[in-house]
Amino acid sequence: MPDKLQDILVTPAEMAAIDRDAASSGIDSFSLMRSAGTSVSAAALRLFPAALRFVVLCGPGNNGGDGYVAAAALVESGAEVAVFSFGDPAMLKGDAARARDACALTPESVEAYRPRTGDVVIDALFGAGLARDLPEPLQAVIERVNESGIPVVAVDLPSGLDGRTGEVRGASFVAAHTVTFMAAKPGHVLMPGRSRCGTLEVADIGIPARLISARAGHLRVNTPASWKDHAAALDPATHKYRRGHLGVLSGGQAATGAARLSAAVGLRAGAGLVTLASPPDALAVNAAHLTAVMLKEVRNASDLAAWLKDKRLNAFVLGPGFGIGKKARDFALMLCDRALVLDADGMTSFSEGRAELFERIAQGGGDVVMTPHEGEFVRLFPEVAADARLSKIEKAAAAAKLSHAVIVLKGPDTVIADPSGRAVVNANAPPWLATAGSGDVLAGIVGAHLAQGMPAFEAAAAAVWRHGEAGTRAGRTATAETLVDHIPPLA
Ligand SMILES: NC(=O)C1=CN([C@@H]2O[C@H](COP(=O)(O)OP(=O)(O)OC[C@H]3O[C@@H](n4cnc5c(N)ncnc54)[C@H](OP(=O)(O)O)[C@@H]3O)[C@@H](O)[C@H]2O)[C@@H](O)CC1
Ligand SMILES: Nc1ncnc2c1ncn2[C@@H]1O[C@H](COP(=O)(O)OP(=O)(O)O)[C@@H](O)[C@H]1O
Ligand SMILES: [K+]
Repeated sequence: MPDKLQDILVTPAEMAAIDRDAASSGIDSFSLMRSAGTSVSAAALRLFPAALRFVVLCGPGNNGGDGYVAAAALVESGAEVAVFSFGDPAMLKGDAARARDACALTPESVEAYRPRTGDVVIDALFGAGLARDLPEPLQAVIERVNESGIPVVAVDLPSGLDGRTGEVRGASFVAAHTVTFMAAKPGHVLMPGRSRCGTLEVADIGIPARLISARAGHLRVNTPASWKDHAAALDPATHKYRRGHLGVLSGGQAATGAARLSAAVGLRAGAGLVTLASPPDALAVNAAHLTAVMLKEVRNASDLAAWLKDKRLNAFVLGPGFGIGKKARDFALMLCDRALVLDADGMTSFSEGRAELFERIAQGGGDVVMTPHEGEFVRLFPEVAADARLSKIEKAAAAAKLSHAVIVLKGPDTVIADPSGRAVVNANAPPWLATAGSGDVLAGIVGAHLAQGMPAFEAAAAAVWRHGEAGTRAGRTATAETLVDHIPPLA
């Protein structure tokens, strides 16, 4: 696969346009289908050499066409093959009809298929063209196959998955392996789609990279390629202030742990200095637990204003354990023109009065990153959250536009989006990252990156990636504290 296509995500609509561009530039569309189908048969033979029978389920469109090509190639390799079709194969058109004609097997109706031990299913029912929920009889077939535990190799996408959103339209196969073409689609990386694709193979079927780049938007999988050019390479001659000074705002004495986690990881993730700003009642408990992190008493807005005169303080984390209310709102509004990570209580405090926050972010010209999980997202962006048509990527992008901030919409498939429409989907987070305090650790890493001068989008994307890596390194028994000890190097 050409390097520049490596992390790209292409929506089904963009892929259809690329397909049309390929045809109008003179590329033979049947040769693309032949490459697609033979890459599927090759994967099936490679992964399941001991299959007793390959069962190819073919749909009414070009995904089905790929299936007929794969079936013919499998017959040619000497394998036992059966074809079942959804819809009347006589109704196939264009390339799919040509593929059907080149396959010597006579299809039976898909509803007649009964899984047998030793079968391997090639799922070529629907791909990019899935337009609505699957009809019930087909849902029953899919559920039967899933329950049987028979391995499924999906063509383009497990049928029933929406390639734009990763949602299940009624039912979908749970594949062992998915072969898609030229570029991954959002549905391969967004949940629940990602958990239903098995291993993902992106096959090069010969569409020139320039046609794909010309149509693809600003959507990527989150890998170091998205941000490494902005990763502050540590200059050996640097001093601590050049690596930035991060301020973390602590809550009162009953809730100091969350901010201390953000502060501790801030140092580990590369900020030169970290200061925990503490209300008077929490000074003693914070002092008892800190070593390299510094402590500063900040009682109220006027203390904060005085502290902000130190321009070397260049990034802040506000929210973990801070408490919900007016104090959080006042502090956030004062910090909007500096680089700021607004997390947890910092966001929830704006369930009312968010317009002022968004306006201040727009005016501030600073780098503001908000890190909501699903619940916090609903509170801050209720109208976006309620729009069932939107994918998680589209929701994060709409929220970024509305708030003028970079949005990190967390979960197993965290999406990072900025107001200009750029977005990346993260895919390296192990499930055990869902542990108390994990979000506080993430906020601290973003803060450390902002302190080092990374732009907000890259700071957030790099933080989510490092957080995922830390989870993998810390292993299944990870806690927020052990995550702090496992942050990988940035560059
Ligand atoms: N991109 C490329 O360059 C290349 C792409 N290739 C392949 O083409 C695939 C895309 O093909 P595609 O556009 O024909 O769509 P596909 O998924 O076969 O389904 C369309 C059919 O399904 C029907 N239908 C839809 N939803 C339904 C439902 N719920 N229940 C019932 N029916 C439903 C729909 O009917 P309609 O909505 O029109 O009524 C229509 O008949 C792509 O995934 C890849 O495998 C390769 O060949 C190589 C090059
Ligand atoms: N199933 C999952 N797989 C991978 N990462 C997850 C999963 N669930 C949550 N996470 C990650 O764990 C972190 C939890 O953050 P958050 O919900 O704020 O928790 P807390 O408030 O306990 O710190 C986020 O970075 C989120 O993306
Ligand atoms: K499919």
